[in-house]
Amino acid sequence: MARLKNFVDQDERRNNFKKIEKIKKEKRSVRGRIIDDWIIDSPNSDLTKKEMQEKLDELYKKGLRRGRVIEVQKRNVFIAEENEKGLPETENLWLCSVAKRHFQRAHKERNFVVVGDRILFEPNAELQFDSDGQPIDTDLPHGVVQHSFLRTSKISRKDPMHPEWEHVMLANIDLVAIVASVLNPEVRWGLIDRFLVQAEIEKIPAVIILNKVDLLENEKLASKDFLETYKKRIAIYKSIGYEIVEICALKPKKNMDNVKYLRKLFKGKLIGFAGHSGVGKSSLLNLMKPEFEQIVDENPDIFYKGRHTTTYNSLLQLDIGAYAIDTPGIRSFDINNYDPITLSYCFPEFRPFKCKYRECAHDHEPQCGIKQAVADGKISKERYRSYMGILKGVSFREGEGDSTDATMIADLKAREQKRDEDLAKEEFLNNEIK
Ligand SMILES: Nc1nc2c(ncn2[C@@H]2O[C@H](COP(=O)(O)OP(=O)(O)OP(=O)(O)O)[C@@H](O)[C@H]2O)c(=O)[nH]1
Ligand SMILES: [Zn+2]
Repeated sequence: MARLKNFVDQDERRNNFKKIEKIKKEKRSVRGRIIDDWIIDSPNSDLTKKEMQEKLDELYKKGLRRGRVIEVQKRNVFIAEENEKGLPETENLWLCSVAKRHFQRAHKERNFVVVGDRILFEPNAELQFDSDGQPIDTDLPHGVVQHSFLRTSKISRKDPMHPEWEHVMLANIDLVAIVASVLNPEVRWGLIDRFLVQAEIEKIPAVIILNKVDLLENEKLASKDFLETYKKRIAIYKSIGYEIVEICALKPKKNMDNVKYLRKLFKGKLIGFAGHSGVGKSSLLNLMKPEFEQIVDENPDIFYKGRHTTTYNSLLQLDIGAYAIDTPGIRSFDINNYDPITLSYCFPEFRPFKCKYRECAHDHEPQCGIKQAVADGKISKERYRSYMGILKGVSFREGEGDSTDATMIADLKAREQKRDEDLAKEEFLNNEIK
């Protein structure tokens, strides 16, 4: 089983959780204080807090400035300079390249910088070139990204091209908005579960936003059976304690209460928007900032095939005193490898139940409290199946069902090769810094 590949020992894992908790308490990302005492690429990470501060002061003296990555286009990194409060000033933009020494991928991560990252950049006057070697036609001042601060949170997957690497999609977020559409494309609970696991690992609060509820009124699209299963699913997530907001981004006046609720929930936070392609993430963002001009298809095609309109992740400042990272819809999601203990921890409804064996994977083991709870109807079969699917390395693919049955697992290897070819073409990979 692939699941134990990256096995992290218990103490290390516990320490990691503690460390993240501590950082989060002390240093909130957007609104809060500035996390000046950590630099991930510091040559000597054993420095004390005081030594680190001295090092930083030295860098500031050299002319380095603090910024927030708002967009990465191939080799070009767009930075919003941070003000004294640590907030990105989206009117104060810089176009930067990344210092060459970071190209060696020391961190087993696809990118050195991702949208949401807090960095130190060095202003310089050199002209920037795009990936085709053309000079960039821009009035923005230029600089070079030299250092990156430790992230307070992240949402990541396995890099589709290099599964042994991590692909961080969202950094330093305070809330993850998992956006799905009820129909066209149909809600994929398996993908929602994968994002929820990521949110639980990082202890980031999550909200599930179900868009396009207008389509539920269309009898041709939403059969009685469909509606029944849909309502049952919502009840499951609500009983676990997850927040679900149903919305129709196209007719906001019809569901103003929910729009207002989201505006209130988002206020003062950096929100990462995650979800399948074509579910209405950009439309939803338009509701937060009407004058914001993300390109959205003007004629809603209810037979939407998932054409991408958002090409790059980008950090936006919203009217409501919040920031959002809009991501291009993802077409596949291979979750990082987690051992059974970590993974079960990410299913909060599993936590009250005890198994005979401490290292129980809740698979074939005898006297398993989780399997008993499923049999007793205390844990939903659907969520348990999702857990097993993730544990066994079943990935989410666009156009496939949520099933985790044997055929799907057996089929996995053959599809992996094709997937890599498909994904090579995916716009999302454009973010890669070569
Ligand atoms: N029927 C219906 N269509 C909607 C709704 N919200 C958005 N759409 C349509 O769904 C399509 C996709 O919307 P986008 O906002 O571009 O979706 P996205 O998630 O940003 O898409 P990507 O950029 O591909 O990730 C567009 O044609 C929208 O008009 C809704 O509430 N109801
Ligand atoms: Zn068990």
